[in-house]
Amino acid sequence: MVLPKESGLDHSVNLLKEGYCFIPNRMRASNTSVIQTRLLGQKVICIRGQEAAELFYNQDLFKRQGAAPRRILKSLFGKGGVQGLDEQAHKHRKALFMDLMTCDSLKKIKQIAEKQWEIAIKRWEAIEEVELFHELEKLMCITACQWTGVPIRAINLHTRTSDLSAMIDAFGAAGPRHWRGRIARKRAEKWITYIVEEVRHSNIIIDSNTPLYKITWHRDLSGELLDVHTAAVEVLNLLRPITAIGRFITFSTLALYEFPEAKQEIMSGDNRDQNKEMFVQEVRRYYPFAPFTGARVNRDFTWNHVLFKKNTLVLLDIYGTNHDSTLWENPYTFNPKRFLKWEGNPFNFIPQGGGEYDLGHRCAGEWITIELMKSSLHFLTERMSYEIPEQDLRYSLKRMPAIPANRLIINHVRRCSY
Ligand code: HEM
Repeated sequence: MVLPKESGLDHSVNLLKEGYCFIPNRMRASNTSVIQTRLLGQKVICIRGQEAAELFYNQDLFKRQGAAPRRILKSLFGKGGVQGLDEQAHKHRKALFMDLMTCDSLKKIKQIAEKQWEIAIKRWEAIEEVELFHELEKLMCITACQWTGVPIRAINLHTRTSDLSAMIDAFGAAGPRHWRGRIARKRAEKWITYIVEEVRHSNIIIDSNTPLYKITWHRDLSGELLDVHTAAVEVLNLLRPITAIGRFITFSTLALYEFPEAKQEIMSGDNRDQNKEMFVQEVRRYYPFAPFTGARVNRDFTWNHVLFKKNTLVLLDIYGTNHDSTLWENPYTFNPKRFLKWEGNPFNFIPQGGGEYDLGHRCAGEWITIELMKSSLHFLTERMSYEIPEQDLRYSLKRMPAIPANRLIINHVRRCSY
């Protein structure tokens, strides 16, 4: 196969303009699922699909060091975090995260979130209009702080949430949105660095079971404590993505509105838990969030007659794989029932990355995401009533990360008693 190569010096501007469709557009034009383009001044190969995901998560062929550009490290990820590690160093750090994901721990975060939902609904009852997206980010931020053990004062919740939100929102942005993300990261790192230091000096006493404690006292492979900055980056690697679940829950709310038959199905039948799970899976597949993920070629190899040269940046198209018609029937139709007889494997459904959790770079928080989305559905469908007034509910695939134009306004919120 001849690798289709996009001509021209650089296409970073097109990436910003086309967003989630940048890779799919080029693949459609050349009728293939491997293409070459140029981004941020370098050659980039983009791949899509199950086989592509299997290839991408082969750690002998790909590495993460040097894959994330500086602008992403300065806003979304931070420097020194688990995302950029390889081999033993990655395995060791990833174990720190995966050890936090026990059944008890998942139960705990779910309980915290449910309590916060109760409090939030009470508050929303007294408000004329609720901007749901920001409210959900706040709800998730306080949940994240309580679960991790990070102390936060009510008066600071708005600023802390805005900062975590700005880091997420900076992805795929240039100009002011990107700079807001950078400033937010600086402020958030300063906040968490201070907290880690205070824990180390015993000025803040926290339970040894909390993620904050475990990260603060984690030792790297040489037996040294993480430097405070890296520890702060890893604590933020929990706070930021848990806050990001608010975006998926906003899309769940939109789905409940856009697809009333699907809503009816989760509220009826004997197996409501399974129905909720299928709905959540379909929200994670159908709506746009993470567009792609990147790695560098570790050593020269050939795949499907295409030569991947050492150090080339490769992007795995997440959005495209979740809408790949060879994997999903009618991929642009919202259909939770597709998960009823779904034959899943670690490479064909990758909203939060693919492959293995412990050894690879698959998202450490996928179970938390699913659990918190499921319990949110319970509140949205059974524990509260609300209306969605006339507004612009469209979301643009050109904006990464996507979000409905009006951030989803709801009104006439009422609590439902059992
Ligand atoms: C809100 C929804 C979420 C989305 C869309 C998402 C998406 C992703 C993606 C695409 C990756 C990269 C996979 C790769 O490069 O191969 C990732 C990695 C990661 N995620 Fe998530 N994530 C979410 C929630 C969470 C949560 C709730 C947590 C923690 C509680 C979390 C923690 C992490 C960590 C630590 C990594 C790095 C894993 C590694 O490099 O080994 N994420 N996530």
